[in-house]
Amino acid sequence: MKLKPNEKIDVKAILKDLEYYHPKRRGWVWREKKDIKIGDYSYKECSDSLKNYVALPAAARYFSNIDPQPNNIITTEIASGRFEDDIRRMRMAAWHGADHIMVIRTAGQSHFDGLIEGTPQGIGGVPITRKQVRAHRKACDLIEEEVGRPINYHSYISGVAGPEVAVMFAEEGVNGAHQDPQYNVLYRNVNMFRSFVDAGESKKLMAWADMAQIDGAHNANATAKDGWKVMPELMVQHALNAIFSYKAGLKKENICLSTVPPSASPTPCLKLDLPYAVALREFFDEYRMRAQMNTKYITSSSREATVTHVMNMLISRLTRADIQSTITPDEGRNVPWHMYNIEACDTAKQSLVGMDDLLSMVELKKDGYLREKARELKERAVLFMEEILEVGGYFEAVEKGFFVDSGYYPQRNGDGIGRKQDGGVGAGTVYKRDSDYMAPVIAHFGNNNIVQYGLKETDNPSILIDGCTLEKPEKIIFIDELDEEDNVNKRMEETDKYRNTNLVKPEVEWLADGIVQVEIFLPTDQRTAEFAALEFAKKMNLTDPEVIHSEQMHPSEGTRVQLKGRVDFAINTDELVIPQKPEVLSDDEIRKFVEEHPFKIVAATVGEDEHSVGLREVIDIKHGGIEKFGMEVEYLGTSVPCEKLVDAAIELNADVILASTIISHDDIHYKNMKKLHDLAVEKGIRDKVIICAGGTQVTPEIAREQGMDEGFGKYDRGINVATFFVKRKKEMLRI
Ligand SMILES: Cc1ncc(COP(=O)(O)O)c(/C=N\CC[C@H](N)C(=O)O)c1O
Repeated sequence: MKLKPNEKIDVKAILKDLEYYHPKRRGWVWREKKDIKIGDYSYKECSDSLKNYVALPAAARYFSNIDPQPNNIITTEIASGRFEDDIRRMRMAAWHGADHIMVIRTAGQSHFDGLIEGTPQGIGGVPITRKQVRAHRKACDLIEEEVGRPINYHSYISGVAGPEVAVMFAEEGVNGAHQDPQYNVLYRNVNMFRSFVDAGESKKLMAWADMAQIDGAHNANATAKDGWKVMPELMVQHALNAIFSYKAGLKKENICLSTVPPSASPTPCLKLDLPYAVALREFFDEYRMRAQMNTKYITSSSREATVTHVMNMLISRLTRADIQSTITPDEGRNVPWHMYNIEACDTAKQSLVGMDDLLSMVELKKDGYLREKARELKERAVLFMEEILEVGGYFEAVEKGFFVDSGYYPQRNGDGIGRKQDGGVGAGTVYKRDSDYMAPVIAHFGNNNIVQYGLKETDNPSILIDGCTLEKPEKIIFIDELDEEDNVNKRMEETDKYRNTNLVKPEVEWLADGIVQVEIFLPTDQRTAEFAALEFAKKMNLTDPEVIHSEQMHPSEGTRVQLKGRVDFAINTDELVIPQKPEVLSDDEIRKFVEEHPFKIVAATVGEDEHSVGLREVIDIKHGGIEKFGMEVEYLGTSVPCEKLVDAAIELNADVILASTIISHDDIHYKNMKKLHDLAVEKGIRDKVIICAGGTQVTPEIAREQGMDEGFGKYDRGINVATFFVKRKKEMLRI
């Protein structure tokens, strides 16, 4: 199976024969940093370009559609709850530069004490199951082939069933995972001994599968009262998980510290975040940095979130970010929507590429506030670690509430997250292995008494059973579905008529969910505006309208409201009348032709017509008008008689007559066009000059019937007009 850009991915085909699917490869793939030149531009911190991509809007419009890829891995988080619909979002994100697909788990999966099987629908995330992982990894195989770059598929190995999930991920070729026992303890109240024993097993399997690991320190940012006050403890949390992971077998270049710039404007956030970023990278220079954008200080304003995230990436560029993890700008108001995943990827790509090689121009001061602050943070972190040792170690410290205290260590407010050593989910469930315990598996943490079966300590225990499931995937027991109703097949039956057919409905996260977003400015106060906006939505026939964002423009003068609502009808695309899209030449093509074949154009608004705005927009360089391509325009003004315009063309030996005619009473606009044509014929210049007319009521077909070479309507811009001039000139010159 191969993806074609102009064909939708066939989810049904991906779900077919999953029981026989096995991963093509295992392990995490980093981007390779290269000096590259694309078009006129050189880059120092980029990586290989994609085979297929969607470039930034400006690239497509002004820079020959170049799409340089930063050397940072770019993550997009997906979490719609319907993994089958996430597949399309994964493909879109990959085309926009994401090569790390992070699948958020369904709410509470951390407390499941075993694997979930089948394909139930999730809440706020996807129930991570073997079948779902296989479908996604199989889809990633196709997508990475289509974009021409490996895709790292990722989810979480945390919670009570961590080791089981780790085995399944290793078997299924998952490329990356969050794994941090501190996360279990602090945020999911899983017993601390259980968590660390499980983590040893989980990390051992991740190392065998060459997975990259992300720790859970970012959660302290999000959970703390003031994100920036936990910076000292964050470095301690990173240290504990990093060294534990290394000792459990993970290589340092796959141990990623999950670091978030902890504050946001209107605090002087770079003065808080940059020293921390510097201190962290100095402490942990052997490890990878996974820079996550700030999620704590995000609101329903997607604009504000985007600016915060661009500042986060300034920090990435001023320090180091092996993985740039994106947070969708709508995370502050709903479970991410397709378009915002893509916005987040584009924001990361646009910012990182735009700040390419920044440190060749600016450098971080070697003294002063930055260095003093960085040192202070490191000292606080060391003191924190020393106090942990003083009180008897990590477990004692957790029990004493050391972590996520709202004080700025060593200051303490006593409101940290305290957990009982003998408490939490899974308490008392750690058992010492019997002396004759043995597991015939290739990757296993702790005592595994294989010598009792005549093997040496260095032998692979799985030879006793001719290979375990990690080596022999055919030994894996694949469970298709457990629930007759809550599964992907049932869901796809319900939406079948919208899948790969000519029926389309709006959607934000699930196929045919019908959700649309409306933006309204209302000249009234915020609360009134919100209720008025809902009324507008109802009158627009939106079902279940809901305000998702509102912003005061002024307490009484105006409010901006964004709301969502549902449409319950579909459009049959076969019934659409879609005119042929006018092809436009690139700016460079037009400029190059004009350099070799100069254009002299006389232009005016003809008849008794004073409208000039449209024609000025088509002419002026400011609006991307034809002057920007080097065409020389003699503008005669408004209410110009047709005779005068034609005479000027003769006098100036013009190549083009360009008339604007807005007034259309009694078809005067067409009459003027015919007059221009007839005059040009009469004066013997018709076959030497291009004559075009434009106006809000002009249709190209009728304009041509009046003898024009072409007519332009209200949506035509300078690029359209210039493209036509060049094409027509080529025909006249027979080139
Ligand atoms: C170490 C660890 N394990 C599991 C989970 C989540 O797993 P459950 O929700 O099933 O507990 C998390 C959560 N944070 C990740 C989201 C964040 N936006 C991120 O990109 O890092 C975690 O940090």
